[in-house]
Amino acid sequence: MLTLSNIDLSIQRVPILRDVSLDIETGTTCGLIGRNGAGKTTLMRAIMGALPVEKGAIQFNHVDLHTAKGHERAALGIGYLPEDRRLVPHFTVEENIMVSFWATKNTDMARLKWVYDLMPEIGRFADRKAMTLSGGQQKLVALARAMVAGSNLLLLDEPFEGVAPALAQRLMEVIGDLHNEKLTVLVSESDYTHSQKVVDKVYAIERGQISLMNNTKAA
Ligand SMILES: Nc1ncnc2c1ncn2[C@@H]1O[C@H](COP(=O)(O)OP(=O)(O)OP(=O)(O)O)[C@@H](O)[C@H]1O
Repeated sequence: MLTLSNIDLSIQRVPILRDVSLDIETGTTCGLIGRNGAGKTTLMRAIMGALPVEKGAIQFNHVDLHTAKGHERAALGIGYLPEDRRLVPHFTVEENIMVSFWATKNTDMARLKWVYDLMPEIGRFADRKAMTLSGGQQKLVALARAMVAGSNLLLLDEPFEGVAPALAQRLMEVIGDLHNEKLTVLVSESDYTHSQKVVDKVYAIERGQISLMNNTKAA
C-alpha cells in the first residue's frame, strides 16, 4: 500500500504541493487528474525520492520512502514512467528496458518475459535503436522499462499524453491488464479521458491540492 500523509513541498521557496494525502491499496490502480502545472509530476518525483518534502510522510508497504537507503529503495520494486520518456536514443529497445535491471540489480528475467508477453509488439522491435521509433512507440518502451523495475509499485506520469489514438488504446489495454494482487499503480492524466477505463479510484489535483474524485472503476 502507498500512503502519502499531509505532504508539503516547495521548489525554490514556492509552495507546489500543499497538505497532500492519498492512499492506494495494493493490487489497485489509482488515477491522478490535473491540468498542466497542477503538480502531478512533482508528486510522482516526491514519491520517487527525487524531491525532498518539507512536511508529511510517504510510505510504501510500511517503508518510509524518504529515510530509506538506496539499496532498501531498490529492493522495493518501484518503476517510474517519466512524462518525457527519457530513453537512451542510441541504445536498442531491449537495452533501454534492461537499464531497469542494471539500476535495480534485479536479474529476474521472468519479469522481462512477462513484459514481452503483455506487449508482444515490443519484442518485434527489440533490436531497433530507440531514436528510430515514433513518440508513441517510445512511450510503450518506457512503460516496458518501468514495468520491469516496478514489480510492486508503478508510477506512470501522463502515459497517454501526445500519443496517437490507436497507441493510447493499446497503452490503456496494457495498463488495464496490470491488475494483480501485488502491483500498486498510480497513473496521471491531464483530463479523465483514458484513465477512467483503467482506474479503481481517482484523485483530482489542482494547484498542488488534492481531493478524492471517486473510487469506483468506470464501466
Ligand atoms: N524545477 C522547478 N522549478 C520551479 N518551478 C517548478 C519546477 N518544477 C515544477 N515547478 C512548478 O511546479 C508546478 C507543478 O509542476 P508539475 O510539473 O508538477 O505539474 P504537472 O501537473 O505535472 O503539469 P505538466 O503536465 O505541465 O507537467 C508548476 O507551477 C511548475 O511551474
